Amino acid sequence: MSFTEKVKVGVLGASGYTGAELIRLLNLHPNAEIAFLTANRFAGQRMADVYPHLSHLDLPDLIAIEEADWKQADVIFCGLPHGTTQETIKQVLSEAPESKIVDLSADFRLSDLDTYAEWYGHAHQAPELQAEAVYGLTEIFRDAVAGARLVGNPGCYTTAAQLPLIPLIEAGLIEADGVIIDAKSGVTGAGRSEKQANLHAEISEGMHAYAVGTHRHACEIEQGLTLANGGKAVMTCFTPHLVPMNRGILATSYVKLTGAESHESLHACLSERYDSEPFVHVMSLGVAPATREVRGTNQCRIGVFADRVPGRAILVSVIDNLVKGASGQAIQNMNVMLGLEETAGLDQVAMFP
Ligand SMILES: NC(=O)C1=CN([C@@H]2O[C@H](COP(=O)(O)OP(=O)(O)OC[C@H]3O[C@@H](n4cnc5c(N)ncnc54)[C@H](OP(=O)(O)O)[C@@H]3O)[C@@H](O)[C@H]2O)C=CC1
Ligand SMILES: CC(=O)N[C@@H](CCC(=O)OP(=O)(O)O)C(=O)O
Repeated sequence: MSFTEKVKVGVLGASGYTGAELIRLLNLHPNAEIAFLTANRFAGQRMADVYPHLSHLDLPDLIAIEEADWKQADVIFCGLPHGTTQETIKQVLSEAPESKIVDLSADFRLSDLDTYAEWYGHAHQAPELQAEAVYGLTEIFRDAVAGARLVGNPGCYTTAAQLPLIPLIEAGLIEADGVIIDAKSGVTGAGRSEKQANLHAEISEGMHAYAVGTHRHACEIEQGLTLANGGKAVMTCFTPHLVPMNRGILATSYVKLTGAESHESLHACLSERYDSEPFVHVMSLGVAPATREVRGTNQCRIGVFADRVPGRAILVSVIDNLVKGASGQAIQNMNVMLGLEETAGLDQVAMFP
């Protein structure tokens, strides 16, 4: 595909956090132009009234999904709640089969339909499209993303957890089964709609675990780790926590080394694997990354540590949930799908402090 003109982009769910983040990032994208923006409760309103920080941009007004003309866009990003996207994408692709779609929801992430039904509580509504969907963890599945029409963009916890673990399992340096992932998220991970559990009073000055032992990202992580393990099924322990910050994910993974390996071999493996990757940075051995270092950026930073318990090591990974965990990775995938510069629109440096 060659673009002498700009790529026209439609954003479904533009009034949500990931939608607004797509607009912020696309504003600096040299090849993209926004064609339409949809909303549900906010349909009919100006983006400037929904997000004042975007008020100086020349943006189309928010429309209801039913009003969108799919043919106006080359690429459609779907930032809708999971469970609402399968039917919509089916409709888009039946009316505009040439469209490229990046779905930020969980609707097209799980290749096994039974696993999807088990974790999401209903049968998949577009199984024929799931069969062609590519899982968009870009650094791992870049070649498949390049040829895809439909990409299921990974979840935020799953991006942070899988980027350090997949290369180590592929290389046979850690035991694939029984990895323990302890993850913390900022509150924007839960979206913008009002929920009592996300009130300032319920979040600030404390932290809590949720969905302990049952969070749906466990099966998405297991899908990736199983593939890395040559298809031999693995199970992981995963516990998410909500912490009083707006953006960021920090995942601490406790792993068991195989054979006579050491944490140094893990560090060497990850450093080599991600050496030429623009968005993954492996810290010097023993240096811990912090969420503030990736805030507003498409970066994932990974720290590798020895554990004082013999035969074990600890990995710490950080991302911004709204960027590498959602909208940034979605744009990275669009760039790969269209053969654009992979970093286009995505070379922000973190705001610090
Ligand atoms: N937030 C994050 O860090 C991450 C989110 N995701 C996933 O991305 C998707 C979007 O997340 P996020 O932006 O945070 O969510 P928000 O709740 O902030 O936004 C949801 C968007 O979808 C619209 N919407 C809601 N229900 C419907 C409906 N029935 N029909 C049409 N439009 C609807 C909303 O419109 P309106 O506001 O006008 O009602 C809003 O624009 C979700 O699937 C989420 O799980 C993935 C990775 C990270
Ligand atoms: C803090 C918070 O609530 N986070 C969300 C995950 C957001 C995300 O990345 O994942 P999905 O796209 O799979 O929803 C949750 O735990 O459900």
